[in-house]
Amino acid sequence: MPSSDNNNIKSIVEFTLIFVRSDEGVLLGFKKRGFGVGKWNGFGGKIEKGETILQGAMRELKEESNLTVSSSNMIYVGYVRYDRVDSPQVDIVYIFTASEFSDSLEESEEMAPKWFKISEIPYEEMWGDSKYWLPIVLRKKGIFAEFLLSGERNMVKKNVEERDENNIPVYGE
Ligand SMILES: Nc1[nH]c(=O)nc2c1ncn2[C@H]1C[C@H](O)[C@@H](COP(=O)(O)OP(=O)(O)OP(=O)(O)O)O1
Repeated sequence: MPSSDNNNIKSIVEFTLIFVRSDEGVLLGFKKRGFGVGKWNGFGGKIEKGETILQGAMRELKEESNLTVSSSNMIYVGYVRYDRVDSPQVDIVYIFTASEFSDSLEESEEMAPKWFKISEIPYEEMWGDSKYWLPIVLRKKGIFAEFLLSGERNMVKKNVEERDENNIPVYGE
């Protein structure tokens, strides 16, 4: 039956996020402007109209770090869902890793890149949720995580699931 309860109508915004690995550790970028300014994170952004999730992830990495990863070297590991008590917007962030890449690392207008040893990842200077799920990704496991946020900072609820490679979550399934 049609419902007049509009509280459950959500608008979904899809993002990508990639963690590039090498012998040096993991590549993070210091966000210089916009959403998440002043925080370290992987590279990524909104998926644009007309592009696939994979294309969006590759484009954002190129724009923000100048690195190129071929599509066959992009490893999809799962997604994180952010719901908010005070907004109908739900963010889906598709997470990738890659350890084969080409081109030289360059600072962009948006991100200042830096390699971190795994033991020296600055979780306290990242989004508050990263410490719950990024270690799983860096152990080469699949990830499904969901967070209920209040405002930009407060975490009301969390659910973090490590997944096997044969059980990587796909949004919408
Ligand atoms: N709570 C959170 N924890 C986390 O680890 N990553 C988050 C996060 N919330 C957002 N992200 C990621 C997703 C995405 O990679 C990035 C935000 O992307 P941006 O807003 O910078 O997108 P765009 O580069 O498309 O921005 P504009 O071009 O300025 O619209 O931060």
